[in-house]
Amino acid sequence: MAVAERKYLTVDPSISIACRLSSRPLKNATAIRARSLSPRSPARSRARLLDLLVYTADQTSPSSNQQEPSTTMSIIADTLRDATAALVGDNVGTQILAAAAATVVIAAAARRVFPSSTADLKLPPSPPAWPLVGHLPLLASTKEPDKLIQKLAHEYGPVFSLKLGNVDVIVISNQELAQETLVKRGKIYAGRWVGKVLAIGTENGQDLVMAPYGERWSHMRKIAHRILTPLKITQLDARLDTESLRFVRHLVASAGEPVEVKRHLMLYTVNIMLAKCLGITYDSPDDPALRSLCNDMLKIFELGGVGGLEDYYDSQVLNWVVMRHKRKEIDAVIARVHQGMVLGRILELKARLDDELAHGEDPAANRDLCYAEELFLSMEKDELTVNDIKQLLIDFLFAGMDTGAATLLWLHTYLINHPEHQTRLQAEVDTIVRTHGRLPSLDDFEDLPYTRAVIKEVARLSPVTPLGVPRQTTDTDTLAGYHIPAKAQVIYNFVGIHDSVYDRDFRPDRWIESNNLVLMDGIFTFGAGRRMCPGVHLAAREMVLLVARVVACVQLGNAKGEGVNIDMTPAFGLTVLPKESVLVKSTVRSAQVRELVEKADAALAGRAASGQATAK
Ligand code: HEM
Repeated sequence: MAVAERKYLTVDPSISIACRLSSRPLKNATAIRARSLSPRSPARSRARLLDLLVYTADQTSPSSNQQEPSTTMSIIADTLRDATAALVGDNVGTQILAAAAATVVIAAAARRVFPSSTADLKLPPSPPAWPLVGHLPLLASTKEPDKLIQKLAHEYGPVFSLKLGNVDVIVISNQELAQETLVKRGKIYAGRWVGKVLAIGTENGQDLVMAPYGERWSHMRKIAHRILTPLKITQLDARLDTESLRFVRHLVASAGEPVEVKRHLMLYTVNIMLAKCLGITYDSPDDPALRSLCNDMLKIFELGGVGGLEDYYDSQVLNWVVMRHKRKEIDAVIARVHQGMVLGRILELKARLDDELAHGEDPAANRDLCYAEELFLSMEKDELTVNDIKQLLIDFLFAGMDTGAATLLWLHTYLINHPEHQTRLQAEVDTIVRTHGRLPSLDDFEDLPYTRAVIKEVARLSPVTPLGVPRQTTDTDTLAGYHIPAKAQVIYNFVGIHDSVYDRDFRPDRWIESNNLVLMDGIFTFGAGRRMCPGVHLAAREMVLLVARVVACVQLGNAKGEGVNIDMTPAFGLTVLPKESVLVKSTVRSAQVRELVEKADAALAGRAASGQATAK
């Protein structure tokens, strides 16, 4: 953009000097600048100083006429000298303003005047930016950043950049570039961009999800992999069995009534994660402890899930002002969840283990151990501290609860709006029910290709974290002929990436035709490369079992009216969900399935009574 087109008046509408300055050759700037500052009117001087700073920053920007570094730096020095002289005799506040402004300008100018060696290449294209704040106002203007990113990707192409305060943001929106960066050049894009709120919650990336790419991350990741391998997670099958039965039983029992299915799906995924991580389960979605946990997850997202102003400037003052308010709320969540619920529980489990070991007992002989117990038993060998175990389990809980429930909610929505797919799914599971005389189970995983295809199609079309979990570059790079700076925030626009390869029709058969039923292959909903979601196999199993059982037992309908479609417009949040609350009305498919549910329930109660219930 030409300098003259810049809207300096947004800084102070009453002052037009910078506007005039901007359309003149640089050599005239000093004289005009000197006239614009006056010790007689500190308020006007302050405003003019701001305009000058904006002007100076712009003159030093790469998009301006390229000045000699020495010329640009001398303009900056002159500006600051004049500003200080003009403000002598003014109050202390103004001097602080001048000093702060000087720091901003010098930092911005130094970055631009003495760029790194690869910076002769341009950053990827970007929309017009405001001086100093960059594209922050653009992002602040929407509550749906995913849609804005989509729109910008259409305008600026598969790789574009944004400037949020001091932070360079790179957005990638096609499969080729996603593959190139996440897999082929995986190391450069393997950092994690962490905002201040999440940094506090994770003790500066002491966990796995937010850990900077490096040794600690690698250590935590190995442990996560070990306990989440496809083979190891079959140990959770009994828990998945119990929880999916709880869900189906509820649908059968409340047939004909509207059910707000989201809460029950949340109970499903929360119980699976909590049982396996900490040996706890809840009986009802209305349990106050469960509601408080869900609210706390949402609170952390609201406070800093997509980054706040404090994340985009290296300013202690700004940080102090903004974080002062947020800090109290974060500390309250940490006290309730991290220290209270998780640490409290794992210390309790550790005490029990220590006691059993002291008495020469084998804890694994009496019960299925939860992850906390398994990790305590191997903590010396794995070089883990109690805090490491706490952080890892919090990651599993936070990463694995809402994402699975949200994907399953979309799935219910698709099935209600497209009943023809319910019919095909029913045909698939009915064969299993008829052959074995029981409800589908995880033993049937391989015999459920259409169920798996439907789940994968939903995950492709409605990724619940459409902008992924932001990465950070660990080094500079050149991508598609553009300069990618080190420490840039990198966002993967999953919807754009998927749209670059597939059409937007809901057609699960595409995965059967291409013989590609593995959930994460060919889609980016779970990320890709070194930091790809390690929970994907568990997510696949929990979704397949639930869907197979639901369609075996009930016909799903919209409680708001037969044949009425649910509004599929997505609403942005911790996870992206349908805007409309989904109220399901189910119809039990036959007396036989009702009996099978009762039989499975009785078997479960029998197992529990004989002390064989797992992982509780
Ligand atoms: C439908 C369910 C899920 C979805 C859509 C999902 C999605 C994601 C995405 C997009 C990422 C970022 C990947 C990247 O940067 O490339 C991620 C990371 C992660 N997920 Fe999941 N996830 C799901 C379930 C789970 C479950 C069940 C667990 C735990 C058992 C889990 C644990 C994690 C962890 C620990 C990471 C961080 C990995 C790292 O930074 O190295 N997720 N997930």
